[in-house]
Amino acid sequence: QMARKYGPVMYLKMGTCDMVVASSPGAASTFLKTLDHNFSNRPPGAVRPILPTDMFQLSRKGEPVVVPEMLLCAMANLIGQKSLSRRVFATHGSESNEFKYMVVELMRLAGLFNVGDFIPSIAWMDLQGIEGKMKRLHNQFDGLLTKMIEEHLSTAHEREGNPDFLDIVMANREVPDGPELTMTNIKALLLNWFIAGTDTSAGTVEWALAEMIKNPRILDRAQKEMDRVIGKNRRLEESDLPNLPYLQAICKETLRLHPPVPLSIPRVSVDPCEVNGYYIPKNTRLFVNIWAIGRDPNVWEDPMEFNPDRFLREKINGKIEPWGNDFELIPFGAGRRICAGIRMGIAAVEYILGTLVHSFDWRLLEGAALDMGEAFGLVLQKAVPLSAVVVPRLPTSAYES
Ligand code: HEM
Repeated sequence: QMARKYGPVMYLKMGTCDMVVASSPGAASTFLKTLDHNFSNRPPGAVRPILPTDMFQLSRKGEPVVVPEMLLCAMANLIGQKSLSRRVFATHGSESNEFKYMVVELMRLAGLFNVGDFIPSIAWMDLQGIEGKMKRLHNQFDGLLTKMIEEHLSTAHEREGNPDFLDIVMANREVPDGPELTMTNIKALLLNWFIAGTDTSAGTVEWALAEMIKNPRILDRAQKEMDRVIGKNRRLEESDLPNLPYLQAICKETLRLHPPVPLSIPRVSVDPCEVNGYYIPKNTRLFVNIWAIGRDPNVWEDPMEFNPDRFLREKINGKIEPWGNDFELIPFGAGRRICAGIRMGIAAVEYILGTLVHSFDWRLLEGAALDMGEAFGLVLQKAVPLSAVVVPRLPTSAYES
């Protein structure tokens, strides 16, 4: 919509901090390539199983699954396993709810329009109370991370020969001629992982499930593909993923239509520069409108339709990949600051979505309607959290841990 109304590049004069919004693949490519260089892919992130046992229990009782709550815990646990060798939350309960509240609240606050950012002379007044809330949240996160790191240090001997991410960071805190990593740096690094990795990946799976419940033929086709490749006697494993092209296409289509970070993370021009004939003054913020690019009718046929087929190899968009090289689809950003967890993000979304769809049939509660509205924030959330009833498709033994 923005691109149609304002053209691919919109410039906003905002006093001390001007903004540019790039809303077409061409503009995004030119801006990001000019501002960033040195693009490289990151090593793959291993995925460990989540346990659908709790969902199995809920299905027995006929109770609905609150999808985002369950997904956020699953993602936090995946990241916990990789970084701290431990699951960090139970599937439900007060600690998990506190974490979810903290992540969602951080995203919500970060996405708000803060008057003080644009009129620095009155920033100290914190008129909307955003800064105060951010500081309180920061203290909560600090307490949680301090506890996690202390527990991790006390069990270091158990991981000898099999270090996790935090072990490796701790062992390399000092670099010759460089500054030592402080505990504050390390807490910030872990916070980055948990914040950047949980809500984004969980949100993608939630949108994908909602689209599949809305389009039962797509759900059915995905299940048929998995039944053919995996069978119905065991759960999906990470090694199955390369053999599931339709599942992969569903994930790409979800990232196109519902990119979790719709306006990417802003850049600032440290010096004035000229890009494609546009003069960009010093201290201008650049936003790339990933959301609009994914719906650009100049790139995508029937852009508002959820149609995973468009990403199948033989189709016109079949070669478009979200790795940051095809600017029609950049849900993970592009360039030097591309998402550091891109491989883990894609693997986790495919793995969790595949597991949920292969293991269960999905339907809404009797009489419930599906709301596909979006909530405003830094991360694109569903306005109404998805709640659904699941019915197991595999033998009982497949749900045991
Ligand atoms: C579907 C899943 C995900 C999506 C769509 C996503 C998207 C993004 C986007 C758009 C950015 C900004 C890129 C830019 O400015 O060009 C970003 C940055 C980042 N992401 Fe992700 N992300 C996902 C999952 C993850 C995961 C699983 C992790 C880590 C465990 C992670 C860690 C990060 C970090 C650390 C950054 C900051 C990178 C930097 O500034 O150098 N993300 N992500």
